[in-house]
Amino acid sequence: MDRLCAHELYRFYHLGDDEVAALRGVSLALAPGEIVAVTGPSGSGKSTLLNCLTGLDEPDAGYVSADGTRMTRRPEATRARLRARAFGILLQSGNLFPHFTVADNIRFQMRLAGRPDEARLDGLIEAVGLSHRRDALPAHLSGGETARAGLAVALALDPPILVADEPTAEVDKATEEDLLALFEARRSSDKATLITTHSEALARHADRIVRIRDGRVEYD
Ligand SMILES: Nc1ncnc2c1ncn2[C@@H]1O[C@H](COP(=O)(O)OP(=O)(O)OP(=O)(O)O)[C@@H](O)[C@H]1O
Repeated sequence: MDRLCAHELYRFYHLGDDEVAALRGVSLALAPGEIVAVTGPSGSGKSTLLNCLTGLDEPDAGYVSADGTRMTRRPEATRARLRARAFGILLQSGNLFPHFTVADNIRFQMRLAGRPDEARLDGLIEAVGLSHRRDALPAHLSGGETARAGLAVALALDPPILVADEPTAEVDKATEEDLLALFEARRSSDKATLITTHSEALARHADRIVRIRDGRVEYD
């Protein structure tokens, strides 16, 4: 069974009389253990796709299922529950509470789920290269550090599906290698990973690259 399955997703935005077709029939599937990179020019629909995949937004047509359970056209509370169970999410808008330190942001995710795990927390902070910034507040982090802290939060509960928007933007090559190792480690436990990226190195590491253009998947 696929970890994540999207079937013929359509999403339209309306601005006055204008209609923007942000997604025009996008289908994709992520198998257990798979790493998939989504690439595409600015405005091609990547963020809209991630919002629909994670149930933060509802597609106008098509459906998404996560771990065999349909998420689309469910009440918001049901979607939120399914999302919390199946996904770790890092979007451009970020996922850090400003009044919590890096460590407390991760700890909070774990406690919310009733799964505190200080050893995992320490390991995650080290893996994203933020040991020296664990007690920093988000406002005091650089762009790259913010993305890495956000990634640690998204991975706090070792989610079946990780969805991350540009997780390695603003990080140096060595750090990108460390983050790649984190994604690689998910393969062995059959966890699926979907990332949008402009990084060639990261895309090369993926099992598949899904190219989006004008709201459609572009096939070679
Ligand atoms: N809330 C919205 N209202 C109206 N139009 C929107 C909205 N969000 C996105 N769009 C439009 O939908 C299209 C797809 O946008 P989207 O943000 O999904 O692209 P993207 O590939 O993520 O871009 P980027 O790489 O710049 O973040 C664009 O034409 C965008 O202008």
